[in-house]
Amino acid sequence: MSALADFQNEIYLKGLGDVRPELPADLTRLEGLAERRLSAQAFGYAAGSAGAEATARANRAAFDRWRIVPRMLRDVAHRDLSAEVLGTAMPAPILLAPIGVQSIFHPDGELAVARAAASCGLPIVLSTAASATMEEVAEAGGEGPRWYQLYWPKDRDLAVSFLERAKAAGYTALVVTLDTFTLAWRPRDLEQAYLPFLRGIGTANYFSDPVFQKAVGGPVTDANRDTAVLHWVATFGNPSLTWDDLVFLREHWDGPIALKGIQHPDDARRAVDAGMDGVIVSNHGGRQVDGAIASLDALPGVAAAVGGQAAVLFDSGIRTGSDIVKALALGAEAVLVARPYVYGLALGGEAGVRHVLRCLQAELELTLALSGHRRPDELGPETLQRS
Ligand SMILES: Cc1cc2nc3c(=O)[nH]c(=O)nc-3n(C[C@H](O)[C@H](O)[C@H](O)COP(=O)(O)O)c2cc1C
Ligand SMILES: O=C(O)C(=O)c1ccccc1
Repeated sequence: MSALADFQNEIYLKGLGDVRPELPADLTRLEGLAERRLSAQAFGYAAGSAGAEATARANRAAFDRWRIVPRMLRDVAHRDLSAEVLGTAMPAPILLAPIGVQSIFHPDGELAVARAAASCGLPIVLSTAASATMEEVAEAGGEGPRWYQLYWPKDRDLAVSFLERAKAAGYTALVVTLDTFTLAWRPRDLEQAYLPFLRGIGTANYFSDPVFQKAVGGPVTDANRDTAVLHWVATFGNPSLTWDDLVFLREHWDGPIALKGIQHPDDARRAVDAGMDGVIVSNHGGRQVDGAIASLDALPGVAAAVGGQAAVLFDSGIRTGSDIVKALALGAEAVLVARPYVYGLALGGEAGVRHVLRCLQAELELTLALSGHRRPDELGPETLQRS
């Protein structure tokens, strides 16, 4: 019996003492439960996507079109799910996607998520738009692996300051999100007229930054909060960035860099040509371009274009361990789980996130083994069939 699938044994054994898990083992049920727990605004922010949410639905439909073809009698007694991605060792190829403003889902927000991830040994990718500072989150995560996600601001000095702080706080890899230099048309948030940042939530990394503070005339207090929020709006995103600007990042970050939001094979090639260490195939969970292709449908083409010259990671639509098997088979080295852990956070804080991570790891391992594989790198396109 392996350590990851131990969660399955643990659940059944606790059942002998009449103890059942507090959250569902079917993670697709979390969203419905979270809706009952959260305010309409917070739930809408998490669950909502761009436009008519066609791309969000397409992300899920794409998983359903692929089916695993199990193979038998292949000695899968000893399974090893461990991976090393961009220099970071992890017990399974699963990272926690960058998610902003987590304090709207639970008072412990990013700190609870960092603790839960660290207890499983899985890396967090901390958002620039976090509701706790990157230093606070690093302290909560302790020895747990951590990457930093940059929203590249207009102010270059602020970008450099973010990178220096991230390095100093022990974040080892940089994820640069390219698809969200401005927020898309998001009807659920618009209908609630809800944008947490305008209330100074999700701005902790900015408000605590010496470069940002200098720009607003000193530390952010009640007296200059409105000025600080307006400055955040002015500097948050930079729509004029081009591929040439990546040189600047290289100059200011000496660890691995992955570009998040890649969907076209030509963009993947450009990332490799620019010396990037990885790409994250992602459409931001359908939150940016409604009508865009499903992220899973973009994965094989991107993986082929990268041709092993950089790490290929995937997100947008991962809900179960079986989804992870499919993404790995179609060319991802690792996946980022996003909304499911947010719902776990909303429903149970640190323990809720831990529940989600343990379910995913156990289901991944069991699905892999029952399909006839011992390791993720044994998966390939031949593992799947179009349904
Ligand atoms: C509430 C919420 C906040 C997010 N914030 C960020 C962020 O700050 N930075 C980022 O790169 N991506 C952000 N994302 C996108 C996720 O990292 C990920 O790409 C996406 O959620 C994947 O889709 P899925 O949750 O449907 O699997 C956010 C997503 C959600 C749902
Ligand atoms: O909401 C998002 O999807 C997102 O990525 C975000 C987070 C913080 C600020 C702006 C966008």
